[in-house]
Amino acid sequence: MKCTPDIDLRDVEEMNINIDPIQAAGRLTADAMKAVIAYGDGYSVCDNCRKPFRLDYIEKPPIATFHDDLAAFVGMDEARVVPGARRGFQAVAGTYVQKGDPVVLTALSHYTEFIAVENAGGVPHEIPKDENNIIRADAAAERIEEVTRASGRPPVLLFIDHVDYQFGNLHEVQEIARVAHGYDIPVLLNGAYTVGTMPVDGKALGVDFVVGSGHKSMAAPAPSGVLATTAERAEEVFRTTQIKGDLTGRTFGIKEVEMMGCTLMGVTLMGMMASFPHVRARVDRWDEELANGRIVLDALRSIEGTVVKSEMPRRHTLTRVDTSASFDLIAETHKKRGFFLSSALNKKGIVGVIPGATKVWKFNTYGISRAQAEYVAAAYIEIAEENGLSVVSP
Ligand SMILES: Cc1ncc(COP(=O)(O)O)c(C=O)c1O
Repeated sequence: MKCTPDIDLRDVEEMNINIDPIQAAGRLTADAMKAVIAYGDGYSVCDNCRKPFRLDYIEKPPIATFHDDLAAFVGMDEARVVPGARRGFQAVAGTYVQKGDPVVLTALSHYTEFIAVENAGGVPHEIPKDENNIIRADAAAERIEEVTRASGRPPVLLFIDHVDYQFGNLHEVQEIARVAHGYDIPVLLNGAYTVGTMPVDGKALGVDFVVGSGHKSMAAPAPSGVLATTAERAEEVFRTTQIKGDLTGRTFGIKEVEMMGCTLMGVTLMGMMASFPHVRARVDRWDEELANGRIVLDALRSIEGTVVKSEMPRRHTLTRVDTSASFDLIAETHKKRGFFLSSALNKKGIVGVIPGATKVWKFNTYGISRAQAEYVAAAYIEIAEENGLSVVSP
């Protein structure tokens, strides 16, 4: 069986407009693509690794500076690159959570946060969402009280998603962090959908940890991400090894326990670094991204029966819609059934919508131009009209 990658398959990226909900902000810049080729060898960044032997001290290429820049970018004191946001969650949970400890997450937390808790032996407790699918500070306070009463001690860690993966909603992070700190609970901000797309200032939000995903939101190869923290918490989560070989007496320098020594090498790190100047600049254009998202959403809302499930007005480009009473009505009788929508979009060069999804689905307009947004908007309206749905101004 053939196992070499079919490079032509990637035409899907080059030739189409991709509104996939999770891929939008992770697509590589041209500079990242060049870096990926140049630094393809596994140890390509290690040629100039000198004492102290650790990734974040390497000066050529400027990895040390990149770490400082990353911390500043998210308004924190220290940062490390990690193989995906999930490894950031794991490092923090590994530091604070012992077997049986209560941990607070939310009803909209990503599964990788739960697994980080499970991996450390913790017991997860969710803060409920309100009727608008927002996680509120008063619900957090109530849940912390309940969990504290039931467990006989306060939770040891709280995870809050800056923007959740289901609705793309923003939550009451600052207020929740304030509540958690009232109980001495450290707070981890999951910025998988925000770090690299919109401005994020961890200190201003009052959180202890900011975690971002390189391949989701920083135009970087997978798996990559960032874990940033305050100077105080850095001593805990970035603690160095104390262990010794019992026969040889060997020690292991300043390798960090939660980082397993060194983290991203070669392609992932250099891709992330090459995109970083673009990523740092693009967060200032967040308003333009929101405006493009509105163009597409307004078109969808003009199709009678379509309901927006995400908060309005939109504060993120990831949006969930319910088209059970619009596009799904067509699916009932169309010869392609539910596949008619993705198929019609694909014919117009629009990809990323799950084939067959005509009830509740998500899309993300991040990174498309205004002209492309107008094109996508017109495409949805055209497909609706061709299939007999009425279109009215929202
Ligand atoms: C909200 C959210 N958090 C965390 C993750 C995990 O990110 P990563 O793949 O960088 O570990 C994802 C991605 O799947 C996500 O959607």
